[in-house]
Amino acid sequence: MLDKNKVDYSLYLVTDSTMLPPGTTLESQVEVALQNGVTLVQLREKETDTKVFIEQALKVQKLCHKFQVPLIINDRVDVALAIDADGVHVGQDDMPIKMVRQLLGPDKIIGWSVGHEHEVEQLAAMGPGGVDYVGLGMVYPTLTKKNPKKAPMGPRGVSKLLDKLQSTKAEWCRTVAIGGLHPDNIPRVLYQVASSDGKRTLDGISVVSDIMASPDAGNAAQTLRALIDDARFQYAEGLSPFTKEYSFEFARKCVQQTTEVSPLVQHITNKVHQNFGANITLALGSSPIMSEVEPEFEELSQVPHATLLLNTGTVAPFSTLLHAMRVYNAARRPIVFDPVGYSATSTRLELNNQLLAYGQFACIKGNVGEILSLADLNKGKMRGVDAGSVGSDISLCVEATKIVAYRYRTVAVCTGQQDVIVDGTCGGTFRLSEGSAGGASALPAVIVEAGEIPVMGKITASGCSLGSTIACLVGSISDKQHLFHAVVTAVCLYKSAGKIASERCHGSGSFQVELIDALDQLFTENHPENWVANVSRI
Ligand SMILES: Cc1nc(C(=O)O)sc1CCOP(=O)(O)O
Ligand SMILES: C=C1C=NC(C(F)(F)F)=NC1=N
Ligand SMILES: [Mg+2]
Repeated sequence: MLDKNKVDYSLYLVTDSTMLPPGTTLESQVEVALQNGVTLVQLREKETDTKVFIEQALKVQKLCHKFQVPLIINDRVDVALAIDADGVHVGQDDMPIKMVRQLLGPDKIIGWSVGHEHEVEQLAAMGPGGVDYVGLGMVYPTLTKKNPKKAPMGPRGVSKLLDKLQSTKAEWCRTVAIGGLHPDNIPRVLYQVASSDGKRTLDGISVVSDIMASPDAGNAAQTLRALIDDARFQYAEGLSPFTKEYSFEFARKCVQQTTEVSPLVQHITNKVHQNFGANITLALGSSPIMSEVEPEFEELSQVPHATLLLNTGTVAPFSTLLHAMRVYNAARRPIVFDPVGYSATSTRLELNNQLLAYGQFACIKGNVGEILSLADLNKGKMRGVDAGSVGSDISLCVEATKIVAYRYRTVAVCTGQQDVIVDGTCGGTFRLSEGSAGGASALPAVIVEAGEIPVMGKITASGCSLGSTIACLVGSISDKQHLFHAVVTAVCLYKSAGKIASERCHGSGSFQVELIDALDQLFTENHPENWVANVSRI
């Protein structure tokens, strides 16, 4: 007899006979998928007559029994009863859950399609006797589901639904993500999706076309199995679990390595920053390229130590930014993200949220306003209050930066008089069904400060050029070192140079020149123990 509490949701195949490649059948695809790691099967055939559907169901049921994998029937409760399937999956427009439970009894599995928070509230109200698991989606656009009534929600949307499951105390309910999931985005979804309290992560991934439409469904299943079991998403060097403290020794090695490898830093950034960013990059012994020519992105990302700086103050089309992200993520090279004006306009908000849904960033850097918005903390707290004075409420900045770091699994930097840096990468690891490293508040964090530098806010691209500095140092580390410390080194170097330049300059014009000179000098001398900015752990 099936034990409902022992179901393995990790790789959940949902069938669809309308996309079978030539020479394959529904049964052959399901069998080879079961042989290669699928742990749960749902028969979902929307255009099949009942007689054929039952014949298919009996054949698939025999296969599932052979592999001791439960069989779920989509929508058709009558067929599930007729063949004594292990459960049913119903959508929002199908038979109500209470009625399905009445027909199936307490021991069968009932799954529900969920895309909104109010649906989570409903399932929580039904209690453990109602829904056993939910399909959260769709995560990304998909052609498989005809006339979808929901918009793609991205990993952020799935995490919000996990939060809702937590806040409504529906701890019995298991979760799978579904919709447009494929090897190129599954590691990122598994890595990023978690409840903000860190107590809940996904129980599995559900796919239709990645397996059903594959001419080699066995290989497709095997690939997915390996990604899920790997439990690591190595999208950049230096993703080791947090161990030692930041040190001058680390900083010195990081600077020296940047000099040695001279990383290529591709800037896709706003026109104002381009020239200054290129000069900063050169002063840091690295080689800038300001390319927005999509066909060459692939080649650039293959250059050793290539790094991408994505600054959305740019006018480059969304598709160009998306392509650059995909290429650098695929090349496992770091991307530094500067979501300029994150929520200043709805256009920018949408653009930046789309990029956050489609890419994994090694570092996200923003000013107080941008970080508070990214953490959804700008409501109320920011209205009528300028970023600067909020900056003086350092605890709010720390809280927001931790939320951003945790939510996007990145090293988050919040710039202000005191720069806050938080390591949300969790060592590049994820764990199904086990929660994730204790939530945002537990993350390692430092503050870098060098006192007031008022002139810093009076030049263009001072923030953007911190992005260039971070990209240079992050681009040169090897996987023996630590991404977080490389970012701390960059922020410390930049702030120290800013402080020196502000004392040497005669106004904002000469400040820019003095800043490049100071960066060049500190970088060349490479004595982090003398840098004026100091790093304190929080
Ligand atoms: C069956 C289904 N339900 C969805 C939901 O969002 O509830 S999306 C979907 C289709 C997923 O197919 P593919 O893996 O080929 O993208
Ligand atoms: C519409 C659906 C949404 N989610 C799921 C699953 F992932 F299996 F939970 N199956 C469906 N048929
Ligand atoms: Mg349905």
